[in-house]
Amino acid sequence: MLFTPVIQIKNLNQYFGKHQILFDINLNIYGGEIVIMTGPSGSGKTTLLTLIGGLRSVQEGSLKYLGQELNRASDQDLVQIRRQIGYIFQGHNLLDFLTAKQNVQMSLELHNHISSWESSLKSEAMLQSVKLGHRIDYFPSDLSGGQKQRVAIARALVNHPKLVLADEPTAALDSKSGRDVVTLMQQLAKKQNCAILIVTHDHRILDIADRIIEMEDGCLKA
Ligand SMILES: Nc1ncnc2c1ncn2[C@@H]1O[C@H](COP(=O)(O)OP(=O)(O)OP(=O)(O)O)[C@@H](O)[C@H]1O
Repeated sequence: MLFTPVIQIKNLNQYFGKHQILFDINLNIYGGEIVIMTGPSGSGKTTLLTLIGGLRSVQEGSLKYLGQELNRASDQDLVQIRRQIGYIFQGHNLLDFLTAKQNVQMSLELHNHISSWESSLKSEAMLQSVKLGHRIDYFPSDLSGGQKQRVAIARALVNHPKLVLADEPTAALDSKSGRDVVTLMQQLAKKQNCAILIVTHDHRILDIADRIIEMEDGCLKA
């Protein structure tokens, strides 16, 4: 193979107690690719997303992040992998007592040994690229839902991750804000050549995907 997939999943099964939730999942995701995962409520989408994000332990099968196996990985390795992934969730999870810029900057400083001068410049540039240059010193409570979600995108992408996982990133947004948010994710992903996996029920954004996969009853439909 010419290049390693960002995510490579083979014969993955997952259980909650005795109840099997995911059945023989096989999936490759490559850099620069936007994959949308849809499927009915309770079909296992979030479970798969949290496994890929190293937020849950793999029970059976293989799940590799850039060639590194997550099944039976040590806690330390999982922490290391999580640091390389950008997460965008529905509730945006911004820290309310930090400004937009400080939220982005904190993510940079947590992951890198860089001066606060440099992280400040990078955070401002990232907020400008999500069109929030005029809101860098605003607190989340003074931003709209779409603006908060754009701060969350800036925060997820400022570290130039190879993978971004987004769970219902547009669920709380009106149609224009939702469209703006995913278009920005698409532009930044292509620029940074990162892979993006989006779980969504939002049919208005399906057209930004390079590939759409569907989960049903714990199985990925071919
Ligand atoms: N912590 C848990 N303990 C036991 N069962 C769970 C747990 N989390 C999820 N499940 C079950 O696993 C199945 C898959 O849930 P999951 O959240 O992955 O589905 P989903 O496709 O993301 O649904 P939705 O679209 O509603 O978010 C469901 O039947 C759910 O009840």
